[in-house]
Amino acid sequence: MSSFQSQLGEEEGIADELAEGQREISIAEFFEKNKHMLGFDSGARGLVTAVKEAVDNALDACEEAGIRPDIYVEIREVGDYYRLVVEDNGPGITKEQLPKVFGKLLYGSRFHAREQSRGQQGIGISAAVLYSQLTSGKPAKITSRPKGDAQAQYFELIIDTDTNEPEIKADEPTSWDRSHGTRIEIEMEANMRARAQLHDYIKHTAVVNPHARLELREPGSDEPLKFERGTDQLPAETEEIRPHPHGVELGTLIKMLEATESYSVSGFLQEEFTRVGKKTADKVCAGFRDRHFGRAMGWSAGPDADLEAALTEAVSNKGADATGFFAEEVTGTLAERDLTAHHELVEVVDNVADATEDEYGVTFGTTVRENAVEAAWAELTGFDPDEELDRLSSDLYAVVDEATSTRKDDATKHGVAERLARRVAAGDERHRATQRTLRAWVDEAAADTEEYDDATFGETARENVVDVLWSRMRTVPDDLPKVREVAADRDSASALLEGMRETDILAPPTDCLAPITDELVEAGLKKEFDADFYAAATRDADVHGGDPFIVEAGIAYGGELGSEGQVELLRFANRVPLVYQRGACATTDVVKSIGWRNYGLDQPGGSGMPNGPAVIMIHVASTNVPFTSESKDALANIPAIEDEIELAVREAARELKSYLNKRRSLQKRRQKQDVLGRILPEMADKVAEVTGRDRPNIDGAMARIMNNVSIERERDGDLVRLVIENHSDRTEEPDVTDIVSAEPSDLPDDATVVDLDGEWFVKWSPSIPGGEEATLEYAVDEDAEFDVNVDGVEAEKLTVNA
Ligand SMILES: Nc1ncnc2c1ncn2[C@@H]1O[C@H](COP(=O)(O)OP(=O)(O)OP(=O)(O)O)[C@@H](O)[C@H]1O
Repeated sequence: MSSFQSQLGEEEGIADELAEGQREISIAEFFEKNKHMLGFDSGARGLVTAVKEAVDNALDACEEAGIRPDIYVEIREVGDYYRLVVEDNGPGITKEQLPKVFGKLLYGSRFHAREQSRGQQGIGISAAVLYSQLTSGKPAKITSRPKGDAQAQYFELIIDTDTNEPEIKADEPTSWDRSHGTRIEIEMEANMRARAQLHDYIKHTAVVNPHARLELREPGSDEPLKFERGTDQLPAETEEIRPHPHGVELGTLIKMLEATESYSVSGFLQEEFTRVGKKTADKVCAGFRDRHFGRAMGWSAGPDADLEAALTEAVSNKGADATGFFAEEVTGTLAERDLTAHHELVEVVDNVADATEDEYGVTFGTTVRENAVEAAWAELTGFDPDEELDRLSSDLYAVVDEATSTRKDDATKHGVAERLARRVAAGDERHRATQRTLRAWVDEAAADTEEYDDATFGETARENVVDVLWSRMRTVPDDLPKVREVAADRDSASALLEGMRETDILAPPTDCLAPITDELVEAGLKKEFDADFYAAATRDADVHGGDPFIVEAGIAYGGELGSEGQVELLRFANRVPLVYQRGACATTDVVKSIGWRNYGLDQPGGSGMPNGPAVIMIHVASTNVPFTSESKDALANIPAIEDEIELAVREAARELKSYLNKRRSLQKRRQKQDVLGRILPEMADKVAEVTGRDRPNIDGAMARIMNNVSIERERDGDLVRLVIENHSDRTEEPDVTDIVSAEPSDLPDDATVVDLDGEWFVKWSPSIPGGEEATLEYAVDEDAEFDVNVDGVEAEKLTVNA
C-alpha cells in the first residue's frame, strides 16, 4: 500500500479533496492530448493525415452531389510552417453548417447513416483544424460556395478546446472563381519525411477513383503530380439502408425497440430492418415465441386412460345426454390424435363444449370447461403422481429410444427417460419448456444415469434426445408480448435476437455499397503496375454488425514488378488507401495466414508474407468499416470480414496459380523445342550420311513432334496460300493477320481486308479441330511482301514458317 493510500480513510475530507480534482474533460481537450489516435502523432504523419481527411471529404461530397471530382492539393513551406490547401468542386457547405463542420469535433453527416462513405465519425477535418491551431497557432481559412449561390463565404476559425465550439475570427462574403466547391487552408508544423506515404495515398486514391481528377503540388518539385480522369462514370450511387437482422447486438436492439413507433414485434421487424417482409417477420416471431414461451409437450391418450369417465365426472348438472355427448366427443377426438399438448386440449374441449351447447341447449361455462381440461390432462399424463411418472416415462422412453443408437442398452434408456419424466412433471404444469431448459433436463437426467447406473450417455446422445423431443413439441399460440414489453425485459429482447439470428434472411441489398468491381480493380492495377498477369475477384455482400460489406481482391504478377523481397500489399477501405499500420491490419494477417506456396509464390517457412514480383490488393467496402482506431489506418480482426478477405484473395490467387503452372509448362516446352531445334538438323545430316541418301526434309517435323500449330506460306505466281496445321488434340482458333504490301484480291468469304496507309491487313480466324488443317488462299502481286501475325495461340505452341 502506498503511503498516500494508507492515509485514505484515516484523514477526514480526503474524498472531498479528491472530488475537487474531478472535472469533465471536453472532447476537444481529449483529442488535443491524444492526437496520435487521430493520426496526428508527428509532423510528417500529421501532414499526410490532413491531406487524407480533406481529400476524402472532397471525394465524398462530390460523389454525393453527383459531381465528377476535381481536386487540387497544394503543400507549401511558409516560414517555419507548412501550408496545406485543398480545393474541391463539390456542392459546397452552407454558411450555417460551415463553422461546425470545421470547428467542432464529432460533428458530421455520416455517423448515423448506413451508407458507404469515406467519412464515418465526423472527426477528420476538424481534427486537422485542431492540429493546425495547436502547432501553428493560426486559424483555419475556409472558403465555400454552395452550388447556385452568387457569392462565396470566407471564414477564419479556431476550435475552443474547452467548449468544443467554433470560435469565428472572420466571416465575410468573398468572390471566388469556382462556381461551387470548398477550399480549406491550414498551416501546421510539418515536414515532408512522409513523402512516400503521401504519394502512395494520392496515387492509390487515383487507382480506385478513376472518375476523379487529382493534382498535387508540393515543395521540392516543380512539376505537379497530376492524375487525369480515367472515366466519366461516377461510382454507382449508394442508398442508405436499415440494419440487417443478422448484424445487430442486444444493446442496439433494445435501443431500437425503445425508439420505434411500431406496436407489434412483427411490425417492428418489418419497419426497422432491411430484408424483412411479412413472411420473414412471421418466421422470426415463431423463433421468438419458442424461446419466450417455450414449446409444449404433447402426450397420447394411452390404453389405460379412462378419459370418458374422467370427463363425465368433471361435468355436473348438464343432463346425462349432454354430458355423455361431450365426454364421448372429446374422448373420440383425442383418440384420433397422435399427441395432444395442453393448449390443444383446451381447444378441443372448447370446440366440443360449443357444439354441445348448440346441440342440447345447455351452457358450458368457463369453470366447467376448465374442470374438463384439468380432468382430461390428468388422464393424458397419468392421474396420480406415481402413475404420471410411469405414463410420461414410457412415452419419453420411446423418444430416447428413437434418438439413440441401437447399442444403448434398455436399462440406460429407461433410466434417462424416467429421470427426464420426473423433471417434466415437476416443471410447468402445462408441460412447457424452452429448448435451453430441455437441454438442462436432459443433461441432468443423463448425468444422474451415468452416475447411479454406471452407464454412458454422451454429448451426441443428449443432443439427439433434445432434437427429437423439441421437434415433437408444439409451438404455443399465446399472443407475443408487445414491443414495449420486450424493450423493458432483457430476456425477452435476447429471445427475440436469437429468433432473428436463427432465421434465414436474404443478404442485405448492396445498393448501399459501391464496390470497385473486379473489372476496374484489374484495370486500376494495370494502370499503376506494369505486370505480366492480373486477376481480380469481387465477393458477394455479407453482413457484420448489421452492416453489409463487400470484399474485393486483385493480384498483379511479374513484368516490371520487383522480384526481390516481399510482395507489395495495397489496402483499401471504402476506396481510401490505407498507408499506415500495415502490420496491425486484418488484411495483412489474412495474407500472412495463407499458404502461398500452394499458389506458386515463395513463402519462407510456409507462412507469413510471401516473396516475389507480385502486388496484392484488398478492398473492403462497408457502410461501417471496423477500423482499429479513429485514425482509420487498419482494419480490425473481425472473423466474418477476415473470412471474406481470405476467400477473395484465394479466388484471385487460384488464377495466379493456373497462370504460373501454365507458364512453367510452357517454359519446359520452350526448352524442349530449343533442344529439338538443335538436334533435328544434326540428325537429318547424320541420317543422310549413314544411308547415303538425300538429307530428309525436316520442315514441319518440329511442329509434329511438339504437337504444335504450324503455319506455312506457299506461293505460286500471284497465288498465296497460308496453311495452318493443328497437331494438337484440341480445337484451336487462331486469329491470323497477314500484313501485305500490295492490295490483295480473290479473298474467301471468311477473311476480311482493311487498307491502312498502303498496307493491307488480311484477317482470318479459322476454327481448326485437333489433327486437322485449314487453308487461306488469295491473290496478290508477285512482288508483294508479307508479315504474318498470329494471336490466340501461345508463342510456345506455334511454329511459324511464313
Ligand atoms: N469538402 C467538403 N464539402 C462538403 N461537405 C463537407 C466537406 N468536408 C466536410 N464536409 C461535411 O462535414 C462533415 C464533417 O467532416 P469530417 O471530416 O469532420 O467527418 P466525416 O468525414 O463525416 O467523418 P471522419 O471523421 O470519419 O472523416 C462531413 O460529414 C460532411 O457532411
